Amino acid sequence: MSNAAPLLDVQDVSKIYGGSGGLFGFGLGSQVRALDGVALTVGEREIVGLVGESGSGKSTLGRLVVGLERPTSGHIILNEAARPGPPRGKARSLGPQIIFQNAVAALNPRRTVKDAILEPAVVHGLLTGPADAFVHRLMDSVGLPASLKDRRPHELSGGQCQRVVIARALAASPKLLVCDEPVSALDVSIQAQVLNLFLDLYDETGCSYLFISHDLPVVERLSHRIAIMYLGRIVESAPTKALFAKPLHPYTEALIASVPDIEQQRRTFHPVSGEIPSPLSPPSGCHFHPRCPHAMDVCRVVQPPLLAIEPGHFSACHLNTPPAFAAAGASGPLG
Ligand SMILES: Nc1ncnc2c1ncn2[C@@H]1O[C@H](COP(=O)(O)OP(=O)(O)OP(=O)(O)O)[C@@H](O)[C@H]1O
Repeated sequence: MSNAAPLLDVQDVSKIYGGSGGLFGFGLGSQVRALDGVALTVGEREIVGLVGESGSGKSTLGRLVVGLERPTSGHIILNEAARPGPPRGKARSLGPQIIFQNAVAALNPRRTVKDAILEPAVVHGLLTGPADAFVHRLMDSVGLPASLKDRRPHELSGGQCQRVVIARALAASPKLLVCDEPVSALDVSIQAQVLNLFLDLYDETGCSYLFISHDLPVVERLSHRIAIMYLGRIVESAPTKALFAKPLHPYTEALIASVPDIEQQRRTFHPVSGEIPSPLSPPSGCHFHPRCPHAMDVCRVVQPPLLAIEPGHFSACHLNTPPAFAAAGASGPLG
C-alpha cells in the first residue's frame, strides 16, 4: 500500500440503536452499542477482511460504509476515488456498493437478470453504450452465460443469483465493494467458485473489498489484511500472514484455534468457550474478559486501547499494553 490517503477511513465510529428517549421520553428504551469507537482503513486495491462472531457489529459497519445508515458519532471518510459523483473517464461511479448474503432476497422476483443488472446503470445515467452489450459484458465478467438474461430469480440457482447481484454491483463501477457474508448462504462447492470469482474480479477491476464474514478461513483466503471484531470493537488487525503467524489477542487466538484443519492436522478444534455476551449489557473493561483464559483484574475495569504492537499489527489487549498503562488498573489474575 502507498502512503496515499486510504480509499476508506473509518474514524472512531460508534453506532447506538434504540434508547432514544424510551417510552414517553423517559429514557426507558434499551440501547445497543453496535459499534464502539471503531477505526479501520481500506486502501486502494486492498482486500480487508472483517471477522467476528454473530452480533459483533460487522454488518452495521458495512451499512454505515455504504451510507445506508449514519454513525451516531465519528466519521466515515471516502477518498475522492471512492465517492459517488463526477465522471471518471467514461464510467461514472455510484460510490461504494454492498453485496448481501441473501442474493435471492436482494433481487426483485419479477425482474429479469437483464433488468436487474441494467437498473442502477439506467437510473443513474451510467449507461455508456448499447444496453445488451453492457449486460453481456457484466454477465460474462461474473461467469453467467448470456442465455440466462431473460430468466427471473426463481429460475436461477443460489450461486447464479449471487453472480447477478455481483454483476449489478459492478455496473456501478465501484472502487470499493462491501461484501457482507456473500457466500455463506451458498453450498460449499459453489462458495469456492464465488470466492474465486471475487479474486478474479479483484485482478480485473482493481476494486477494493471490505469482506465481512464470520468464517476465518474464507477471509484468510481472500484478504491482504484482517480486522477482528468483538462486541462492537476492533480487538486486533494485521496483515493476514502476520495475524495467523502470531495472533496477539486471546480472542483471535481462540478463533484461529477453533478452525479445524483436517488436511494438515495443524490446528485442533476448540470452539471459543462461552457465549458472546449481550450487547445490551456488555462486560466492563475489556469486553472479552469473561471468556479470556488470561484475564487479569485490570481487564475487568480498563478498556485496552488498540495499539500498534508491531508495524501494521494492532491489538487491544492488556497483555500487549505497555506497563505504564496497565499500571493504571489493578493487576493479577481474575478469580
Ligand atoms: N436496526 C437495528 N436496531 C437495533 N439493533 C440492531 C439493529 N441492527 C443491528 N442491531 C444490533 O447491533 C448488534 C450488531 O449487529 P450486526 O448485525 O451488525 O452484527 P454482525 O456481526 O453483523 O452479526 P451477524 O454475523 O449475525 O450478521 C446486534 O446486537 C444487533 O442486534
